[in-house]
Amino acid sequence: MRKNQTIPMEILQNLQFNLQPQSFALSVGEALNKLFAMPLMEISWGLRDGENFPVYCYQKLDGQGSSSLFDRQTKNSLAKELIDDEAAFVIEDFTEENDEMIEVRKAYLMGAEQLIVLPLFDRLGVNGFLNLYLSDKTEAAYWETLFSQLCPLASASLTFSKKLNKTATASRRAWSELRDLQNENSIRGAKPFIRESSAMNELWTQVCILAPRLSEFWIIGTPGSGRELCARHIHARSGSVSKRLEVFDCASIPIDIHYSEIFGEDNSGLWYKLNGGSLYIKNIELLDPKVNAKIIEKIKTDIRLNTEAKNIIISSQSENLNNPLKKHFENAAITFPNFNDRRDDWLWLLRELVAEIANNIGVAILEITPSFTQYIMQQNWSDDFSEIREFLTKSLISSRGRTLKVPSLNEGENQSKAGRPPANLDSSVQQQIIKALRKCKGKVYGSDGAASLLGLHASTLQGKMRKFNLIAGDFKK
Ligand SMILES: Nc1ncnc2c1ncn2[C@@H]1O[C@H](COP(=O)(O)OP(=O)(O)OP(=O)(O)O)[C@@H](O)[C@H]1O
Repeated sequence: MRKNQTIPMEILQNLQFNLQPQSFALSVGEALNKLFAMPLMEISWGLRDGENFPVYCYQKLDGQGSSSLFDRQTKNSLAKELIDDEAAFVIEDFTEENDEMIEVRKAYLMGAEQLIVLPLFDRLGVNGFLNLYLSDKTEAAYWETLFSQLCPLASASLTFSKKLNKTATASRRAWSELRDLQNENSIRGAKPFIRESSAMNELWTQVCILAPRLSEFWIIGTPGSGRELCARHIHARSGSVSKRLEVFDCASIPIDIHYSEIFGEDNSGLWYKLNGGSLYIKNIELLDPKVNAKIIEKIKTDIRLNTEAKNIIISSQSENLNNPLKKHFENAAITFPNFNDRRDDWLWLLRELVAEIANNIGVAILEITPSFTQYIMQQNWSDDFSEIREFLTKSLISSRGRTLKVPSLNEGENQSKAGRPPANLDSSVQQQIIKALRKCKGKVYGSDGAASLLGLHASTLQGKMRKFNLIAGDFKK
């Protein structure tokens, strides 16, 4: 990229005087596309059919000009694809109401290396901002030059200069925040933590404060709420990111081998192999009491060898934990809000959950339609994740295609409550459960069990098995 190149006047004029938001962004994109001969992407958002529902318009400026509607997550993953393709940048126009932190998060989710916020202006002043999400191939210095060239040309109106100062500060803040967020990228196996809702944002703040300071953590939340992901982020932020995190799920490992697995006879257990890493003990309610006693002894000893576990993270479903470990961990109790208090996360979580469940049951899904997203957003789901997961599993099974649909719309309309798909789905669900049980030879629990294969919580699967009169033992052979 040419660092000191000046921007031709006609391009700056384009930037300055095209005022219709849609055509504005397009002409900016086209102009820059011509100038740098790079693939670009323009994304904007608005209302669909007058409904208050965010829809993104995606446009790849490849000379053809194509456009279609996607939800926010799809748009972000498309943007990411483009960046992975070594495209230089992605442009998004947005209104001044947008919060720069949301923009920074988007940049992060797209995998961009830098974010520059440019003001858009007309003769009256700023009418919006334009984000440049830059891949690491792009030279920031060049863009800073571009930025400084654009600004002096702006209207001298007071409104503009005030806004501009605000933007410059926002941009600086955004940069450093982005760098922080990108540290998350170095976490092996940890996906970005969705926290658009204020309840989850609070939880995240707690994680950021506690993780570097303590060694014992207690995560409280219902199955599927994100406890394991949270444990991975604690691990990453505790200064142990280059070390291992080992997950020990008490629900899938027989109680009689808990002690030997964790501590072993001659210090041969997991505990002594972590080299300063983290041990995450999931479903602590089911842990062998002998292990509790040994962990307490270890915590009290205070000195741990470099070869031993540095962080111990436990999780339980509720804070009413009848376990002696409780009092040693309650200083760092992190409680997940219930599903309904995370409504602002739903749009983002949906894609994660669909991808995870689709992967578990071996279904390929490429597109979640806006109508599906809208349907999900409008329902009253139960406070834990069981109902939404069950619904998504059924939807994935019944969609049988690349587009995820609400199962049988007509019957869906008669549904009295969300998550209660029509009865004709039962037989296909039953078939899937039978298949999974056969494949896992009747094993329900554990990473190689049928529940995990189906993307269901084990207790949900057991409920289904009772309903369909299926007995695990019948599938052993
Ligand atoms: N805040 C979040 N950000 C990103 N993904 C999330 C978040 N919360 C939950 N998920 C997604 O939900 C799914 C379940 O998360 P996770 O396995 O961490 O939950 P859990 O509470 O440990 O559940 P279980 O005990 O059933 O395994 C994963 O696909 C995870 O990515």
